[in-house]
Amino acid sequence: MQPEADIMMNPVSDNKIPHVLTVAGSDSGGGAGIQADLKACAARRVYCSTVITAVTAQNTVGVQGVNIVPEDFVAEQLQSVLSDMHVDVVKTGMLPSLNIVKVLCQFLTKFPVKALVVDPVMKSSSGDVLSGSSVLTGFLGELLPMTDIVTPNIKEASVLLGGVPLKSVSDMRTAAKLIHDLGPRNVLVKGGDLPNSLDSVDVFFDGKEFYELCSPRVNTRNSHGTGCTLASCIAAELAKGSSMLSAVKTAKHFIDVALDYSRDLPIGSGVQRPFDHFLKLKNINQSSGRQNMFNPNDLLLYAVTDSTMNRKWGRTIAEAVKAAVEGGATIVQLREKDAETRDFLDASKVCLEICRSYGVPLLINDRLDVALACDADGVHVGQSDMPVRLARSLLGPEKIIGVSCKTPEQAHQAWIDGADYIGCGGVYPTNTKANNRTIGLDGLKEVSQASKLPVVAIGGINLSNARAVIEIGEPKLKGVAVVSSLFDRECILTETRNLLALVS
Ligand SMILES: Nc1ncnc2c1ncn2[C@@H]1O[C@H](COP(=O)(O)OP(=O)(O)OP(=O)(O)O)[C@@H](O)[C@H]1O
Ligand SMILES: Cc1ncc(CO)c(N)n1
Ligand SMILES: [Mg+2]
Repeated sequence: MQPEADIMMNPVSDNKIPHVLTVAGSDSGGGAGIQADLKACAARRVYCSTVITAVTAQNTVGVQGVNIVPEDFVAEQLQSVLSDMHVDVVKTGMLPSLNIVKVLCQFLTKFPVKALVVDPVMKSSSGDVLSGSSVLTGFLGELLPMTDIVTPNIKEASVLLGGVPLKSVSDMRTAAKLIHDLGPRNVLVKGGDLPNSLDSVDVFFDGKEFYELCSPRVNTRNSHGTGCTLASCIAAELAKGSSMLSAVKTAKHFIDVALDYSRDLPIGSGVQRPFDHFLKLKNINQSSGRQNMFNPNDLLLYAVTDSTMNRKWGRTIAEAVKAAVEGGATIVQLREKDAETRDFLDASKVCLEICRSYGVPLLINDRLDVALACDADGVHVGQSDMPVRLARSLLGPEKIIGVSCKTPEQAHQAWIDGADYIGCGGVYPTNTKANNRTIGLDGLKEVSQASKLPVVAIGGINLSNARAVIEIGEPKLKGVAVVSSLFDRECILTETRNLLALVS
């Protein structure tokens, strides 16, 4: 063990955090350049620092303006980052002047890194010029010989080779070999823009073997920034220690998934639209029913499903849920203790669609994995399930989390841990839950008085006693949760209506 004084004297080292430095241009539209690089690295969980070579005024229509950063100031940024931080991999994008290329090469000689990824950006996806032909000298003379992998698209490959057009995968192979002769250790010729191709094929050449990386072409306008993202992803994987081939494969797969997710993302009026690196943006738009803001009044009539009862009455879980929301249930919890995961997930997706169409939140009992997988509105956990604090960190701030509590202490803890509501009971004796202590109306009252969170009462509540529960008149008590009195009945819809009338 180290003596304490030694530990204090050693500065904290940052060389264990995988770190990519991107040297690239800014895209004001946020889809390509520095912005794509930051998102790609964050999505791959790698730290990313940035040296900005140019600022572009750019959107989904095209590039309206380019302002090149003077090379002295590019040098100043490089000095700031490389003299202080441990950079594993440098990735380059838009290098708009020969002097910037030269400055960069000087710094790379002075501060060697594990790998250099060069995306030889020349034009934007809209066809606007981002770096002129003078830069080519710098690429050929200095940068490419230092490069571990260069990732030209077909047009850039053509320019690097003096103008030979690339029209097929076979041309891409030839080009990869010829570009390899220019100095880089590996070459990836990207086929995203190859005309008349059903697949999106990239050709990788490591100096010995060719690999064709093939994926179905996604029919989308949301592909602006794929090139920058691909190179950043490769850099990120290399920073984590991947081999070159596996970094390239991972990056290609990352693009496939992101493009597939983002195919209709409505951003901008032009055709060069960005995509979503985090696969998150559509969920917010699609939750037409709710915006995931918990409303305590939703606890008024809380329907909790039960697979045994559904089986007994020959219903699917979706049929039961549909009847309950049609009858006026204000929130639904799927509590399927004995379902197979796959079946539960499929049922949850169907129920979610039903609930969303009625604007009713859907929670999943206990199974955070299922809640996350189907993007349910939240979870309900018991005292011996996933701790609320962990559930919150896994689900994020917007999902609803409820927790079962029997005592004021548990209610207090639920509040500290970040729950949204508590379920309190059993109020009356019940068969639904074995060995569950009944706390009675007195217990419910005591917990409701102490709770800082909204409370829903549960346990043996039905048409004959629901009124008594509501009438204890505690402001925090917002409603009743029921299982058997809805789902162990012939007509769920009628029972729900009747109960709603009673508690409203
Ligand atoms: N429509 C698509 N479907 C699937 N993959 C695609 C599609 N478009 C591009 N790709 C993939 O994205 C990566 C980047 O390829 P592309 O040839 O578009 O680069 P680029 O032209 O440099 O990118 P940018 O459009 O950002 O300038 C490649 O792996 C390519 O196969
Ligand atoms: C700043 C910048 N870098 C790279 C590209 C290539 O897509 C772009 N359009 N803009
Ligand atoms: Mg492209």
